[in-house]
Amino acid sequence: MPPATVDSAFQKVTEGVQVKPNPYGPNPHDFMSNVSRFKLIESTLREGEQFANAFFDTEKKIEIAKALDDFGVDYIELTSPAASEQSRLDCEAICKLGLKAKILTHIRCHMDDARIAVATGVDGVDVVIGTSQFLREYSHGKDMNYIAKSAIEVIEFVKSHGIEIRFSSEDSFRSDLVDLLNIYRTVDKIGVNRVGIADTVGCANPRQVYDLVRTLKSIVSCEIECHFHNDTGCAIANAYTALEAGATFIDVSVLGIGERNGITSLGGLMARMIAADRDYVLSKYKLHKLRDLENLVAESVQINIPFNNPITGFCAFTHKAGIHAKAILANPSTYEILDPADFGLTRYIHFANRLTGWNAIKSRVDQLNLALTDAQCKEVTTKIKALGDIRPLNIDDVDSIIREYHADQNNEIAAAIQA
Ligand SMILES: CC(=O)SCCNC(=O)CCNC(=O)[C@H](O)C(C)(C)COP(=O)(O)OP(=O)(O)OC[C@H]1O[C@@H](n2cnc3c(N)ncnc32)[C@H](O)[C@@H]1OP(=O)(O)O
Ligand SMILES: O=C(O)CCC(=O)C(=O)O
Ligand SMILES: [Zn+2]
Repeated sequence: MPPATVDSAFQKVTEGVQVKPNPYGPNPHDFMSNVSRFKLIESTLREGEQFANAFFDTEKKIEIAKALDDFGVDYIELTSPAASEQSRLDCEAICKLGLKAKILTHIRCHMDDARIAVATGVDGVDVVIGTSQFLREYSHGKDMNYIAKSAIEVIEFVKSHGIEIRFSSEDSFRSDLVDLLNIYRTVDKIGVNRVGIADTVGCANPRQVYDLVRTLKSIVSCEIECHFHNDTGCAIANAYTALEAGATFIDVSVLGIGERNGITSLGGLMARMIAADRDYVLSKYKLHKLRDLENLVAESVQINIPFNNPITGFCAFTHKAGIHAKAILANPSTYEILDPADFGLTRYIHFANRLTGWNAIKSRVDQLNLALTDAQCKEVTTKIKALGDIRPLNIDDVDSIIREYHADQNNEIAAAIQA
């Protein structure tokens, strides 16, 4: 029998066995997809600093930058050194750390900012300028000709310093498509490393993202980066769709922090991507460091990890209803698309409630090392549910009911023997 070949879009198999496609992975026939080749531009120290609560002093920025680097992000994007003198000094300090991740800074499309940026020692500069009518009229007030001219000047200047340059159109999804394609074609011709699409107001949906990235892919030769705000809840889905359409780089921040309600979160994207291509994600990123990284950032900006956060939300791997608990105990894949062990976490069966079932209670009985038959487990479950109808339960309540029931059974047996 010939050995099985394992494509990254396919699940692991034993030799000789028919390979099954991963239904959550990229379509193996979709040659445009970069789902199995994506890279992260981590922007906690740029977009994340724009989060309402954020203030990172130099020490904290360095701690976060090191933690991001350790996690394995490809790029770390920093606040513009034109923002303040301390921002500039911090940018220089992070460049000197000698991290594996490349260091980028993010500037306006302006020579003053570009000069300050290249002097910091960054590996690359991310340039942005608004192209939508809203921003052209009410933000910088410049027309497309001016934008093209200043973009060329800034890009050539940055390139002349031998570092990477990315050009991005802010508010891309509310920009005129012809304007957009013209400016991207112009900057591509003069050799930008990446062009960026930014959903600055979080208005785009996955189909629009797919169409725009696909169209852009057909007219530029450089790589495509995407940046998605989460105002309408599409940031992770849009990021995934962008990769399917041929983008390579996704901007993320820890917990998604950023302007307003933020952008694609690092953890959320990891959850989506590990479902699509586990081998690739595990080979690049130290997922078991995610929880510490999120705690570090959450503490720094004084927020709690939301209960429904992908992966690290307190109940992300907690199974409660009896039907779920039974199946999870038999095979975790029944109700889990992600394996908590991949993130250094464990699953939990929440049995102390009235939605529990006898299978979950039997498993608790086993944990307590008590001997009850299935019929007895069912009977004690009825008692637990009866109390659960009156008030919320805790583990102690359940354990007490089980132990009391167990003792009663033993007493009955002893009495029967004596009689
Ligand atoms: C969508 C995004 O998140 S883009 C990134 C946002 N990041 C930041 O804003 C970084 C932090 N910002 C700052 O520290 C300050 O805004 C600075 C230093 C950049 C500018 O400060 P100020 O000179 O006081 O200007 P202010 O912030 O009031 O207005 C922005 C200025 O930049 C201009 N501008 C805005 N976007 C761009 C752009 N992409 N390219 C060139 N100029 C721009 C505006 O026209 C305005 O210029 P004006 O002085 O002629 O009015
Ligand atoms: O530079 C970019 O691509 C994105 C800038 C930004 O933060 C945004 O447009 O929301
Ligand atoms: Zn943004």
